[in-house]
Amino acid sequence: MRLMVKLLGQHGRVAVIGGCADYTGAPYFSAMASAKLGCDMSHVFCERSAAQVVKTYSPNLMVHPILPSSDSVKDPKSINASELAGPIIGMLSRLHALVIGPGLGRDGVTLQVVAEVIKEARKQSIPFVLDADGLLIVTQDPELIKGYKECILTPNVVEFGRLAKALGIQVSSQAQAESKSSEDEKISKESDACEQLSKALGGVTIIQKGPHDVISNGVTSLISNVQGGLKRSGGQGDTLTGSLGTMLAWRAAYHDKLWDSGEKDNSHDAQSKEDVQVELESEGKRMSPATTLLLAAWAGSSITRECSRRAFQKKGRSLQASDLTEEVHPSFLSLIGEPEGSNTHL
Ligand SMILES: NC(=O)C1=CN([C@@H]2O[C@H](COP(=O)(O)OP(=O)(O)OC[C@H]3O[C@@H](n4cnc5c(N)ncnc54)[C@H](O)[C@@H]3O)[C@@H](O)[C@H]2O)[C@@H](O)CC1
Ligand SMILES: Nc1ncnc2c1ncn2[C@@H]1O[C@H](COP(=O)(O)OP(=O)(O)OP(=O)(O)O)[C@@H](O)[C@H]1O
Ligand SMILES: [Mg+2]
Repeated sequence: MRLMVKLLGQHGRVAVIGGCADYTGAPYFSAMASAKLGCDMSHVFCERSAAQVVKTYSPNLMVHPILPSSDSVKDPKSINASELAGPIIGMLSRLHALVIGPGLGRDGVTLQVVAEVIKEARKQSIPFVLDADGLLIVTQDPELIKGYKECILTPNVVEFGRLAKALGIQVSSQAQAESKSSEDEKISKESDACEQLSKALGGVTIIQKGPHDVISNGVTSLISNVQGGLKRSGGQGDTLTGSLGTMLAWRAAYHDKLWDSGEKDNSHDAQSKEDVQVELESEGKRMSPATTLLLAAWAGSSITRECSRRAFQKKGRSLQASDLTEEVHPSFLSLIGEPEGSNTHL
């Protein structure tokens, strides 16, 4: 996205829904990745007890203690979830993308409220990323997202297995595919598994994280295999979700024609693998939402892996999730870069 004189917020307003008494790091890493990649406004909607803590990590984030839990309601067994979701739902129309799940925890009240937020975000066609405990909500009630094309799921190997089981599909995950003979065969099995799960969920986009990331929308599958680092510290998945949040916000700006991309209009909506391939290979024509969603997923995955590689090069086995945060901008510059002739020092 070209940087130009603009209004505050135009280059992306992203909110992370997550953060509870147990986990304050995950929402911070995710929201900072969004901010460092380049969105204008990075919010965190978290549980009351997490809010002051997350605020002390960074004054750049806007942290709202509006996520209810069993501790903040009178009777956790008798709640009106949609009413409790009101303060979050009230902010949705001002946001371009949501990241749901980092450090959300598994409190029953919280999960019910977030399910209501998911329903409303879908109604308003707001794109979202689901990860960690956000995936648990979908595992329990897949109908919430079935057929919603504006979302990306980012399961790790364990979360992928749980989702597949919930959907009643027999798939061999990356771990199971390990036993297969050739590398090509392994990759093809993994793509099949990811494609089947995506299809079972009505075409949502899935990034199955692992030694390489498999990305699928049920029709088209990509492999993201930019080299990563050798350490898997907790919290690296949060750099991925935050990066995806900003990519989704920029994607919305692209489709809203916020800037003149110089491309010709394209009345054909890419559906098939071949359509997507043609759009990716031809320059000068606007891309369809299916193509840009896959591109956003691929970019988020590649940036995260490059962050991990750079951080590992510097820190070795002492690497922590916060080391990836510092690599988001350099990774963006090395993998994508600014458009030629643009003045980035406004
Ligand atoms: N600093 C923080 O605040 C962090 C908070 N986190 C939060 O912690 C909560 C629980 O997340 P968990 O990821 O522990 O989820 P789960 O409690 O579902 O546990 C998944 C388990 O699978 C294991 N696993 C992951 N990848 C694996 C692989 N390739 N092979 C074998 N085992 C694998 C993990 O080590 C973990 O023990 C979430 O809310 C999450 O966002 C984590 O993201 C880690 C960082
Ligand atoms: N074995 C691996 N080699 C290289 N990169 C990997 C490997 N496993 C995961 N990754 C990358 O690390 C990122 C985070 O994936 P990971 O599987 O660690 O997620 P997670 O278990 O959800 O992490 P978190 O601790 O944040 O919850 C992904 O972008 C993925 O590409
Ligand atoms: Mg995770």
